[in-house]
Amino acid sequence: MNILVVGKYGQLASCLRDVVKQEKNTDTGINWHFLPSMQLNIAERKSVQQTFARINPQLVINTAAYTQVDKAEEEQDKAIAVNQLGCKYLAIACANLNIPMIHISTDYVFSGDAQTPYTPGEKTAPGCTYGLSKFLGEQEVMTYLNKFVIIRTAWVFSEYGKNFVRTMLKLAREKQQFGVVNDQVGNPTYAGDLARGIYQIAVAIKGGEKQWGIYHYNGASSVSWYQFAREIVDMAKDKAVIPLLPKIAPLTTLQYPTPAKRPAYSSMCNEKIMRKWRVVPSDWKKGLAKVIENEQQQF
Ligand SMILES: NC(=O)C1=CN([C@@H]2O[C@H](COP(=O)(O)OP(=O)(O)OC[C@H]3O[C@@H](n4cnc5c(N)ncnc54)[C@H](OP(=O)(O)O)[C@@H]3O)[C@@H](O)[C@H]2O)C=CC1
Ligand SMILES: Cc1cn([C@H]2C[C@H](O)[C@@H](COP(=O)(O)OP(=O)(O)O[C@H]3O[C@@H](C)C(=O)[C@@H](O)[C@H]3O)O2)c(=O)[nH]c1=O
Repeated sequence: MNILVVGKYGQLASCLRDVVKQEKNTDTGINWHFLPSMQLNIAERKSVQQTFARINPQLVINTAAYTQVDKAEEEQDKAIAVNQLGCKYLAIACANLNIPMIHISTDYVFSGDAQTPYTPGEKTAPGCTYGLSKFLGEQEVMTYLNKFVIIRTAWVFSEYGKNFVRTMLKLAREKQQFGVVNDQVGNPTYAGDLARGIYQIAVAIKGGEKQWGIYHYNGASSVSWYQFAREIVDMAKDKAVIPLLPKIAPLTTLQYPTPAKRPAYSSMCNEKIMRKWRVVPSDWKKGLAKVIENEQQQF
């Protein structure tokens, strides 16, 4: 089976490459094809068509996205081109071959008005351009495909790329004090855990499982961004990854204005993905320890 993974150098795809490497001695009969944006630009229909003709995939995993949440407010066209049109071109190409697609979406498709974890069937109402573009991408996938697994995840961090954990570590090295919002709550997700879940689902699809639909996958427990920042710096100080413990002020969203509106509450329920695909929720504290350990080796 040829599996095409779109977005090779993103943090999630980098973690998926690690999982594939770790499993290289397991005979799954899968040929993995990770393609970077220079080789496959999903915003261009031709690029998608040519790649599909060359690789002849039997499954596509789309990890590519425009992920700059604030910048999307001024670059709406770019966000739409990748997150909506890119999905559309991939979905059409998959439909032509009658193959399934695993697509990654976000908690930012929700308004954030809920008080209990969002289930996959709950009403979406994105409050920012990034969230809207991801919502429209989901719609394209569902319009063109019957065989799809959409995984909404949240607050993804890893050893790779740009993410909140690495931003906090950088801030902690540069500043003795800074503020972080304490009234936006969600569930952090270690990309390594999500990558393992995606790998497991891909192998199950190859084995004939067909549990198509929308799924939620995020950390097992919720925190505010402020609480998450505290966990990060406390662990980093403990492991001597940062020299001093910075003073972090808990802020309200009003005190930390941003171009994009984020959900106040975006915790998502993992029950369906556990039940249907036997994927366990992200243990984000363990994941955080791995990222901090990795930083320890760098410094
Ligand atoms: N990061 C997070 O906190 C969260 C992410 N998600 C979703 O998870 C998925 C993975 O995110 P993550 O790994 O963090 O994202 P990253 O920003 O780390 O990686 C995104 C990747 O997409 C690629 N890409 C962008 N535009 C195109 C294009 N036109 N054609 C092909 N590839 C393109 C980028 O390549 P290049 O750099 O070369 O442009 C990059 O490698 C995304 O769908 C995202 O929306 C969901 C919830 C939280
Ligand atoms: C850097 C920083 C951010 N913040 C706030 C801003 C924002 O409300 C919150 C998170 O900041 P960030 O901009 O780093 O995170 P953000 O880019 O909003 O993260 C999101 O990325 C996309 C791709 C997703 O899909 C989401 O699930 C989510 O992970 O923390 C502070 O309060 N203080 C700070 O110093």
